[in-house]
Formats: sequence, structure tokens, C-alpha cells
Amino acid sequence: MKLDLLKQLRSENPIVFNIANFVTAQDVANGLNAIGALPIMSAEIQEASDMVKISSAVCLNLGTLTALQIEQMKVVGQLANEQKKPIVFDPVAVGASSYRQSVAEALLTGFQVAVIRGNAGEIAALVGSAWQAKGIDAGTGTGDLVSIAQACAVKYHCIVVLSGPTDLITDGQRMGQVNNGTQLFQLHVGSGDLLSSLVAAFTAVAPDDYFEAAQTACLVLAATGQLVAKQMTADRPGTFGIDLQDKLHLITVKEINKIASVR
Ligand SMILES: Nc1ncnc2c1ncn2[C@@H]1O[C@H](COP(=O)(O)OP(=O)(O)OP(=O)(O)O)[C@@H](O)[C@H]1O
Ligand SMILES: Cc1ncsc1CCO
Ligand SMILES: [Mg+2]
Repeated sequence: MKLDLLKQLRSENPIVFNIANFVTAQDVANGLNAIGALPIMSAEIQEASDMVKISSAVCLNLGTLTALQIEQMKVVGQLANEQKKPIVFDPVAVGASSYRQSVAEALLTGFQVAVIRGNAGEIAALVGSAWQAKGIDAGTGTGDLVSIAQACAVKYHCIVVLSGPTDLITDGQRMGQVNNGTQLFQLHVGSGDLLSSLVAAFTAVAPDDYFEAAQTACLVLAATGQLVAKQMTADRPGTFGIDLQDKLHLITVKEINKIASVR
């Protein structure tokens, strides 16, 4: 685990270009800013080239896809590959519609992503594994999550982060785990969107090791949420979101190391 990447991120302030969903764009921008990265959101295909050029990483979020946005993602994905900028792909609710499923597959074969970050339902859908996802939520299933994550990493030749109570990080062979977190993440819409963009921020400062980047991002977010939850006397999803943003700015490597539960 390379928590020094957090210090590096805070000194380099990488620009992360997000094609975000309209539900959580502001939370994602604020979360990135709080940790020390510089967010930029753009929905215009004509500036795709300039956006990729100024950015150190790209995060593509399928949450509120439109035909126009899919075209933008295709162009941005190819430009990012050409310019060797890492791409993180968030297949929000990919199992919820066959349209979303075919779009995700087309995008993932049209360019190479560095990391796919999704919950159990989403990663299972990408590999056609039986699972009862519930819209944007992970839902339930009986499949083995380690095997599902590994199959997805092999299928798309990338790192896969399968998030949940335990985050699994894999390249198909190596397997990492982050056990930190809090159930409050599930009460706050967009925790996963933020994680995907934080993974992008960490890939920007670890171009040689996206596995480490992804695992470190998982640990930083999960540990931050855990510390925030510990201070709360009742489950308050709104307060959690605000306090999480503050704590992302304040948290130290020392604090994270104290509670880190990783493998
Ligand atoms: N029950 C839980 N206990 C601990 N941490 C959790 C739990 N559920 C989710 N998390 C954490 O929440 C964060 C987001 O992961 P999650 O799998 O909920 O994403 P998601 O389903 O895509 O969320 P969203 O749709 O709200 O964006 C991760 O850091 C993960 O570790
Ligand atoms: C609620 C919701 N619907 C589409 S995207 C989104 C935010 C979580 O990704
Ligand atoms: Mg999600």
C-alpha cells in the first residue's frame, strides 16, 4: 500500500477530467478538490481534445448517459489512449437496461481503460454473471465476488475495483482488499461516483502502477468515511456527505495508517 501517493497527489494537484452524471457532479467535484486534485467537468465534444490535453486522468461515468454523451465518451476515450492518459470507467447501473449494457460493452471495446470501478451488481453484469442488482445499488447474488472481479479484469485487460463492504482490487491475478468503510456510504448517493473519480486522481500520480493507485484510493475514501462515522451519534446521510468532504481535506497519512485494514 502506497499511502505516499496521497502526499504526492496533494503536492502535484493533478487535473481530473470527468464526464460526470448530473446527479452527483458537484459532490464529485468537491470531493476531488478536497483531497487535493483539480476537477474539471465538460459535456462538449468540440473541446474534448483540449480537455484531455490539460488533464492527467479521465473518469467516464455512465450514470445519466445520453446518445450525445456516448459519442463524447468515444472520442475522449480514444484521445486519452493516444495521449496516454489513464481512464477510469464507472458502469453505473449497467445491468438495469440492455441499452446501457450494450453501450458499456461498445465503449470498453472502443478504447482501453486503466480501471473499471463498480459495485458487485455492475461488475457481475459486465461479465454476464447472474446477479440481482437494484438500479444503482449492488443488490444481491450468490456468485463469488473474487472470481467475478477477476473475470472482468481479464475480459477488459484492466484493473477492476469491485466496491462494497469489502473493496476488491484486481488485475486478474493480483488481488487486494480494503476492509475499511461504513454503512453510511450506502445512505449517501454518489459514494461510488466519488470513489471512481478518486481512483482517477490516484492513477494520475501513479502512472506505472494502476493497481496500487486503485487500492490506495479505496483505502483513503473508506478510511475517511469510517473516521467520520465514528464521530456521529446517529445515521445522518446529509451530514455524512458534508463531513466526508471536510475530512477528505483534513485526513493525514498517519490517521489512515492507524485504522487501515487491507490485504
Ligand atoms: N456496507 C458497507 N460498509 C463499508 N463500506 C461500504 C459499504 N458499502 C459501500 N461502502 C463503501 O462505499 C464506497 C462506494 O462504494 P459502493 O459500492 O457503495 O458504490 P456504488 O454502489 O457505486 O455507490 P453510488 O451508486 O452511491 O455511487 C466505497 O468506498 C465502499 O468501500
Ligand atoms: C441516482 C442516480 N441515477 C443515475 S446516476 C445516479 C447517481 C449514482 O451514481
Ligand atoms: Mg455507482
